[in-house]
Amino acid sequence: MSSLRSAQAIRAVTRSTRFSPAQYTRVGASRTAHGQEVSCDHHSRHRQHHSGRRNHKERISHGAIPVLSFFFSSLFGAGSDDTPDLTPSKYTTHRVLSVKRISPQHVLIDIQISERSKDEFGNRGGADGKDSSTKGGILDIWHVYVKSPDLQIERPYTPINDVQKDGYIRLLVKRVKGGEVGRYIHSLGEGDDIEIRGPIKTVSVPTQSLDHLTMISTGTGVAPFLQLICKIANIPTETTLTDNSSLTSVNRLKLSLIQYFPRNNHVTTAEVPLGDAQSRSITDSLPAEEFSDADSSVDAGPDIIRHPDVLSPVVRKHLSLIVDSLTASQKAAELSMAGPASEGAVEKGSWFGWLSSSGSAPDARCKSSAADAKVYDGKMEDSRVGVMACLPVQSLIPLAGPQYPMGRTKPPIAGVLGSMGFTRDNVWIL
Ligand SMILES: Cc1cc2nc3c(=O)[nH]c(=O)nc-3n(C[C@H](O)[C@H](O)[C@H](O)COP(=O)(O)OP(=O)(O)OC[C@H]3O[C@@H](n4cnc5c(N)ncnc54)[C@H](O)[C@@H]3O)c2cc1C
Repeated sequence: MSSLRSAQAIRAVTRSTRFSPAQYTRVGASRTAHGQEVSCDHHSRHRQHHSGRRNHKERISHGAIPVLSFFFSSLFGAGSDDTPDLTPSKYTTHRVLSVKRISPQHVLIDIQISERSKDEFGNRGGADGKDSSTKGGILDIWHVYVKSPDLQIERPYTPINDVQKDGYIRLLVKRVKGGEVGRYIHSLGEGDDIEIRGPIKTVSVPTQSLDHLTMISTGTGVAPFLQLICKIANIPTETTLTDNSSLTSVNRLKLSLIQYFPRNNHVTTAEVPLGDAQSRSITDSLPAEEFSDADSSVDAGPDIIRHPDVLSPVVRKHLSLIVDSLTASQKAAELSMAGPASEGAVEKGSWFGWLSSSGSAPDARCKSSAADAKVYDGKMEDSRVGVMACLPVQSLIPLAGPQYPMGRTKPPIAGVLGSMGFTRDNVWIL
């Protein structure tokens, strides 16, 4: 029996692929066509830089771990699961559990991870960064890297689920024209192997210091928000923190999701009462035609959050407002954008309308102005509202002002959010 387990342990170790630093070179070099990816990339590179340093330390400290776990599993028969542990510093091979095409350009891919690895996706966002509980109400969002076996390039992807609770990774991956890793992931099928490393922290969100969080994204930029919403949805109401303060405020946190589609000239809003989101937003079934590169100009993005495996009914219940382009309503006219997004502009009034209807800018605290229709006239420091955005750069600038690449001091929040009184204390740009 113990020799069988030893053989499993050997297989687990030999299935691991050492990560070469050269593979960092193309990290985050994509996501440019929609700009959204550019803004994420800057932070990704920044994070990469730091995670690279962290990884170096981890490589040293983790170096002994496989040897020790091999020794102990051989000796005591632990670890009957032959799925290797996921680590940020080296690639390990994992099994694809399922692949589901949800649009011509998007697949949902579920990846098996070991029982031990799921806890790596928990919350370590406490003041010392080591706390594995939900101390302080800080929730961490994580991403992983996927490596293309042929080209030795890697790309980051964000699980859209609560990996710690589910025990597997669910990715929502868009295939873009000429995109190598996207093409590779779209070619995978159930039972195939995939090489991943991670998790790597994307951002920590202090949910307990907020009453209302508005998340603004486009396309697969919604992934980190889906992960966060899942985590919040999974926090039991009775959870008590180690420092005896209750997490119930996290459960009461009002969440709004604004999914913005640059190719559409308008968005519509759906005022969805808490707990009733499902009936308003899951509508038609989605097209399942084969994707061809020629179709890549057709953005199927609007459909993705409607899929029940992307935004599940349970998760929808935690949203007080969903904005998407598919719930046609009279509000479309009110909130229509000034012009096509390709011209690089989103009318300020639209952003204001979205934020007002999401509750982030209560009308009572705003006054009219000729320029922007409305201007925030309150003290944002008093409010417990936050905004997170993962957007193309052309949409981000009118919303929050220019964001500098890594290595320079970030400028104050400007744009519509700036005029509403938001600062970097309550705005997170991914
Ligand atoms: C932290 C982080 C998390 C991410 N999470 C996800 C995720 O969950 N799901 C996901 O699908 N992507 C995600 N991305 C983007 C992903 O890492 C890749 O950039 C994307 O899949 C393209 O990689 P590729 O190798 O297929 O294409 P590449 O070879 O990198 O690019 C091919 C061409 O397509 C263009 N391109 C790249 N991205 C897009 C796009 N979105 N739309 C149109 N054109 C594009 C490039 O500019 C290039 O011209 C994330 C990025 C970051 C930084």
